Amino acid sequence: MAAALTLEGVGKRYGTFEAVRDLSFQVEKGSICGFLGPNGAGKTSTLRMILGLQPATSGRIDILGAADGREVRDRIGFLPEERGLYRKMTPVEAIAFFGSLKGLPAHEGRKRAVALLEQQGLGASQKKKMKELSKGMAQKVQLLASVVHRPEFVILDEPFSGLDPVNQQGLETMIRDLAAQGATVLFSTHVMQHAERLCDKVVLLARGRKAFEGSVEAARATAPRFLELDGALSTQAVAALPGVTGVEVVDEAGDTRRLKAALAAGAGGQDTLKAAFLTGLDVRGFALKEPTLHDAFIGLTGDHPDQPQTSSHTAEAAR
Ligand SMILES: Nc1ncnc2c1ncn2[C@@H]1O[C@H](COP(=O)(O)OP(=O)(O)OP(=O)(O)O)[C@@H](O)[C@H]1O
Repeated sequence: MAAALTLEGVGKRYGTFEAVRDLSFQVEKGSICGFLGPNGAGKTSTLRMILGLQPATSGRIDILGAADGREVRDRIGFLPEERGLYRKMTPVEAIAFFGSLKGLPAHEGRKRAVALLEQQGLGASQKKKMKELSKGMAQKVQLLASVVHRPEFVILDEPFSGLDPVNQQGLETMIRDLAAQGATVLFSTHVMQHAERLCDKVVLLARGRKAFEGSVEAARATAPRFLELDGALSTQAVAALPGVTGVEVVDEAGDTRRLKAALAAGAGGQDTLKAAFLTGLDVRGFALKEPTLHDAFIGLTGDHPDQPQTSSHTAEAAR
């Protein structure tokens, strides 16, 4: 499939600090790509370079055939991380205004705005002022404003942040619908579950560097399966079982614990369980679990996706 976006060896420096290093990846036309990493990993810097809002220090970017995102800005929709539409406008006015910035005639913008709001269950709010809407509603309106001109490429910076689970689900549906209509979608997030459900491809970023690029399935396959064991168990005893490469305490209540035992590549868990029973360990419950994208992220980067990466942290790691 042809690429709608290609990055080759892209880097970004702020003074002496390297926020993005030697980053290369592709997003195929019509696909949904998740750009994943903790706060401070370099996601926003990269998205801004793709859009041409700030120059790359090194490397090459090709978006929809252009070397500078500004040349194809009318074919791109962008939801920035900083939200806030004109508070005194109604949703229809705000959406139509953003459409007009992309060359959409006012009457067409208003017509599309009304249809989009109705589709998204916001029909009843179309005459309210933006400042009277809930945060979730306002965020939905902002997303609609970024796609009212029917862009070929949609870039969303942390679109799920600040939304409750119902609105997060609504947003997932909107993203799927955009891709079903032929748009290419690239969104950043530090919440792995959204990416897990939505993405054809994920690009994992840690400390400005790519840690992984590929399908969710391929990312998961890099992490071990694990056994969850419940009982009065010591981590040392479980760590000594055959096939176990690491043990983590998931939960603890009195003398009972839930332990997560990572299994060696190819280990099915049966031998581990058998040994646990034979050695008389107090196993009261067990389950064999497949790794999640979250597990894969930790394994691939050694970082936690919810742990922010600050410049000083990154500078320390680089020393
Ligand atoms: N204009 C700037 N000047 C100096 N440092 C910057 C600038 N913009 C970003 N940084 C630093 O670059 C690093 C990457 O920031 P960036 O915003 O790209 O990360 P991010 O992954 O998008 O995180 P978040 O989700 O918190 O926005 C951070 O350490 C940040 O402090």
